[in-house]
Amino acid sequence: MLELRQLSKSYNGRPVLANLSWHFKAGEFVSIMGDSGVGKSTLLNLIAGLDTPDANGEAPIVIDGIPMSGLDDDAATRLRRARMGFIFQAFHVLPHLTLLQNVALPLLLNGLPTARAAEMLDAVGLAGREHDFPHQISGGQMQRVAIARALVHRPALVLADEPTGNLDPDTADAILTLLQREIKATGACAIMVTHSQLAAKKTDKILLLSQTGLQETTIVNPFAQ
Ligand SMILES: Nc1ncnc2c1ncn2[C@@H]1O[C@H](COP(=O)(O)OP(=O)(O)OP(=O)(O)O)[C@@H](O)[C@H]1O
Repeated sequence: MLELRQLSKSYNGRPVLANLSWHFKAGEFVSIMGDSGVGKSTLLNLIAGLDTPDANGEAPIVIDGIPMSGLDDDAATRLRRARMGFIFQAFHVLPHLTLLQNVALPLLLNGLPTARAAEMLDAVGLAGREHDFPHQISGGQMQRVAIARALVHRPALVLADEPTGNLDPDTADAILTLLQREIKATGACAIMVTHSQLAAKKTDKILLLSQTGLQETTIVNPFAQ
């Protein structure tokens, strides 16, 4: 579904990611862990197209067989809009739209019927709150709106950066269960960056990012948060 081929990124000549290669499959929920500053968010931003990889002659990011580097801005935007869902702080719920309008946005942008927006709000436990505005709901509820919006158009690839970062353990667990259920229901591939071992344990596969690259790990400390 998503292939990284010798993906590298430097900032001002300082390498952050060097020659990363990995194949992410459809239907897989994967977490990426690793030390602070190792480049996890950078990796997610590169996959999301919010940042550009170093040029190395290869096509370093290939989605469904399509090299991202071969697309012009419009084509890349269309692909992102149709095929990806984001749960990033930077893509926060828009304050002037109701919860229903927020969740319907990806459907509208893709020219799809909007009925599924209400179904998704229901699925995330917010039925009856459709016409509330973001300032009227809690942080955990906001995160559920962000998940509903990220999944409403059935994207093939879901990218999540610390989706349970500021939440209490029970809310975090409920949100991850929901995310897991929706990913399995839609057959999407989801990549979640997290520092939380509890969050990582909910995923099919844990990848550790270090200076030597990505590697699968099963080492999870059951006592750590
Ligand atoms: N736009 C940028 N310009 C310059 N350096 C950057 C930029 N974005 C990230 N970096 C650097 O790249 C490195 C990796 O940052 P990144 O945010 O990807 O790490 P991370 O693994 O997500 O860290 P954390 O777990 O603390 O969030 C850091 O040294 C950071 O300073």
